Amino acid sequence: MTRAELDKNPGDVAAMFDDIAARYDLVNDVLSLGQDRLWRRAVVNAVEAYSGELVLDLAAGTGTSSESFTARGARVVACDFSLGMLRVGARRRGGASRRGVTLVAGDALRLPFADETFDAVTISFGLRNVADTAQALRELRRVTKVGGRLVVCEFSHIPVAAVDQVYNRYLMAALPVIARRITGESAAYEYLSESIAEWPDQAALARLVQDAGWSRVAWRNLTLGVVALHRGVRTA
Ligand SMILES: C[S@@+](CC[C@H](N)C(=O)[O-])C[C@H]1O[C@@H](n2cnc3c(N)ncnc32)[C@H](O)[C@@H]1O
Repeated sequence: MTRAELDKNPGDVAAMFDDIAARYDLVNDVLSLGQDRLWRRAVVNAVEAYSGELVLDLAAGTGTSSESFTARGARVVACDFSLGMLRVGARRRGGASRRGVTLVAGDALRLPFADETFDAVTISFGLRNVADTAQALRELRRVTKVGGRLVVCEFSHIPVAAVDQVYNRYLMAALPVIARRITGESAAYEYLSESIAEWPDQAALARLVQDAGWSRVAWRNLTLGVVALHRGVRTA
């Protein structure tokens, strides 16, 4: 089992997700106590993709985060650099391009798309795993049409210190143990806990989004701040 470190070496990150791909979605459901479904619904509402629009779901993994964008008739490109995650997604759907979702292999730091391709771009639980956050945000902006939207869904920090401490104890002590019970290994989930702990808080991430050229940047907390949704618009 490959475990990524906090330098987010791309080879290690991709190999780690290749290794956990088969059980990724099940483990998510269990570890988040089903909250992941609420978070995904919030992302879909924030992206507000309509019929005829083209959405990029970056770091889409198995494509679970991508499907709901098609409900109102948008088409989705689900892009990820873990071929293992993409393969699981393709197997589940019976092909790499099904029901409005097309799975594409690509690196967030050098997206394989032309400038101003997408009406909206989104990334769920992916930005934290990318080696260069600022470069990924700039690439997302490059491939977005002027007037297009960005939605980032990522683990964050609970603003109430006492509650955050309890949550951090769950992350560091309980989460890897539960993951080991389900999957038989815990290294990838130790990385998950550590990467969440060292991830910037809501305000700091908003600054990074702004510095990458996005306008009208705002965020809102989900589940007390366990997760935050950051939004931005490309205005020029
Ligand atoms: C925690 S999963 C999230 C998957 C999906 N978005 C979801 O919400 O379930 C993180 C994903 O980010 C992908 N990833 C990390 N760095 C990447 C990069 N530089 N380019 C493309 N994908 C990347 C990993 O391969 C992995 O599938």
